[in-house]
Amino acid sequence: MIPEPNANSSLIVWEIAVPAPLHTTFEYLPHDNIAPPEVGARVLVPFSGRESVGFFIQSREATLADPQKLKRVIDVLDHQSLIEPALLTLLRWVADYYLIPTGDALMMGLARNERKGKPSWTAPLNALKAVASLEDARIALSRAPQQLRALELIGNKIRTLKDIESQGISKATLRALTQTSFVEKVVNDTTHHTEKGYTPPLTPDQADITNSVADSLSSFTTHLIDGVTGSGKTAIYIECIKRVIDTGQQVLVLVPEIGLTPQTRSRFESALGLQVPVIHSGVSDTERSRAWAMARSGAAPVILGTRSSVFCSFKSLGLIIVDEEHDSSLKQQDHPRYSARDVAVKRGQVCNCPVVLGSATPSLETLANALNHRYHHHRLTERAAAAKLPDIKLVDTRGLALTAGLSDEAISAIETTIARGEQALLFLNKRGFARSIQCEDCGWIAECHNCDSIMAVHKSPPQLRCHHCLAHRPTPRSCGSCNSVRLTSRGVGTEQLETFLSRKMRQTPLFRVDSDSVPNLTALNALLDNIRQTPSAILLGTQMLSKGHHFPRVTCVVIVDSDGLLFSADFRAEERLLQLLTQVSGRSGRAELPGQVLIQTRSPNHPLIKHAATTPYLELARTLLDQRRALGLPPHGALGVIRADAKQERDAIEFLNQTREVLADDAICRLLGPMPALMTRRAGLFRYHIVVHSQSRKRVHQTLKKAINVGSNLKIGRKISWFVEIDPTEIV
Ligand SMILES: Nc1ncnc2c1ncn2[C@@H]1O[C@H](COP(=O)(O)OP(=O)(O)OP(=O)(O)O)[C@@H](O)[C@H]1O
Ligand SMILES: [Zn+2]
Repeated sequence: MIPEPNANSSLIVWEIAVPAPLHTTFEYLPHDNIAPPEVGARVLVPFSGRESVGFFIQSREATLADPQKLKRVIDVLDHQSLIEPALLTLLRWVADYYLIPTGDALMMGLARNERKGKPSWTAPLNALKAVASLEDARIALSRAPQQLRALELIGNKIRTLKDIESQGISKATLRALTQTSFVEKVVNDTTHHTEKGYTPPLTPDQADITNSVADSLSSFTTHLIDGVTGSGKTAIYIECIKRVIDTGQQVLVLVPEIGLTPQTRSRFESALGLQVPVIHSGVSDTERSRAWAMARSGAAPVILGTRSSVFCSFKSLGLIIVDEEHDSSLKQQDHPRYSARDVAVKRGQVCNCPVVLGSATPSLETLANALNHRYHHHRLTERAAAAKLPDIKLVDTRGLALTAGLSDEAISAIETTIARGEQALLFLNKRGFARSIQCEDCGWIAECHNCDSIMAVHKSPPQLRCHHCLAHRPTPRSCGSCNSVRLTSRGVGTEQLETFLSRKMRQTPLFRVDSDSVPNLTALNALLDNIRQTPSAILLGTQMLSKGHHFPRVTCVVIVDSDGLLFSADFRAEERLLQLLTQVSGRSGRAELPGQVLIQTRSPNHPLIKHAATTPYLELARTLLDQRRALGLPPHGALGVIRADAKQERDAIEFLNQTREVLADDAICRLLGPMPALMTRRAGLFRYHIVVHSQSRKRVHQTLKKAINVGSNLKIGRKISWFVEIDPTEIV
């Protein structure tokens, strides 16, 4: 929001975007005697008492009244922008649409080391190549037999230093050899190829979809592959990727969770015979920078990553695939807030390439676009090859005595599955031993001191833990209110279920997969490998286990507590429940063996739970879409949120009241609030918001933009933490 250039001024300044929580760019005096770099190039500037990396936007006349106060650009880090023009356009759109300061948005287009001002990753010269004839070398190196041996080993190939060393040549010999004119240090790029495995031929339906995507290459078209679980969407992605890389272009594949990258990567690498670099938070900085550089140079035909890789640089992007497009993890819930799926579609438009969105349970937003023909809607209603969709049954647990949350019917189904030598998967979305601890005499429940929430009971280590903040404390021996020692734990968590099953079915291997038992990706990988190698086992876990995984030997799925998923104030709660039930059920019977699913519930008459077993997802989703239309809620209307978090409750309310006073509230754009968020106090902060609702997204956007201007000028805004968000996925 730089003012119009001042006509009287002739002082030339550089407009620089600096990553800072200020929605403006800044003016600096040009760097000494240097021509302006390309738009988007990195510069080093003094900012807030330190040196900061910023981005050159343009050179123009100064607007400030007092040019004496201007500081000078310290250094120009690159003359050519590291961010290619199409990505720059995308990032500027992201800054504008998601109301993110330009500097913060542009930062997302750089690898992590580049953000710190470091040079881009360059491939290490890790191999040697002979550049003269061996005959000449034999004469010159007659007194250095080891160097000569190394040269013979190299022959007319490129051999890595490591490889030559493994043949008994010392580092010192290699160092001496590289000083001669007989060899040259080069980059070894033979690691780009991997062994190709067998891929089954596509079914006619899969082939049709692939052809439709392939027909749209080099143009912006969005395809929804709406295929039931196990219908072979991945096989379609692979075939589409092959077609694109055959034309010399690159493909970006997004998955919602880190945990899905190893499985997808190995399937891609084996099918394509190519190394597929991955980008996600679990990858080391160097590996990430390498992947980024390979994408930017065009050396990597395919990049696989989680949401932030939607901003990866590409030399020639020809296709974007978003798998599990409905997944809420594709939405970044912290600053800078954006939906990687929506950005992916925009990127397809900017780069003029097709975008494929795949899911067995498409989001209502995507479905609405498919139903009104903005997206191509491809459907796969059956599983690939011999697999059939599982039989789903509701188990009404009202009045039943449950053991560790399991009905007798569920226990018997698990036992039968194990007796058949297959795997049973139990889904329970609650970590720890129990949901809460309560006093039997006065009803006291242990609560978190920082949040409006109850503490979960954990056994290893024994403590109470809040799942909303990092708080934990020793499990009390007596009631916090009346001192009674009659304390009971309520509600079952994965630890309790694990304890029960490991006692009841001693001989059966049991794998628990949740964020307590699996601290990182390496541990998850090891566990998933173990699961694949154990023909008969019980798998027990949270969403970490259920999302997108392919376990061919799972033939029985038990959803232990579907009621725990039911009650939420968020307007997307029903959509999420339906997606979760369908996705978790979809882990059963994915190969030749037939599968079954038991959904335990105390609400068998709830419309979604009742129909989840018998009605296809699309039909239920259409009903939800009708309800949204009736309420004018997304995808039929637009929402925004102005949120304030403060240590003092009154400060959050006051900030929102003052903001609201200035914003227009009319029949077209309604403002609701200030009102408390559902969990009003979280991690020690009081959270309040104003919800902005309109049938016009433009109006919501304008209102939020104005809220930023208003909020930035409020004194109280400096005391608290606040933000605006367009298209929020959670308003609770
Ligand atoms: N044309 C085919 N012929 C034989 N087997 C196939 C074919 N296509 C896919 N499959 C197999 O079907 C199984 C399920 O495929 P895949 O994992 O791709 O499904 P999906 O649609 O991605 O499932 P989900 O949405 O549940 O993740 C895999 O084992 C895969 O190898
Ligand atoms: Zn807490």
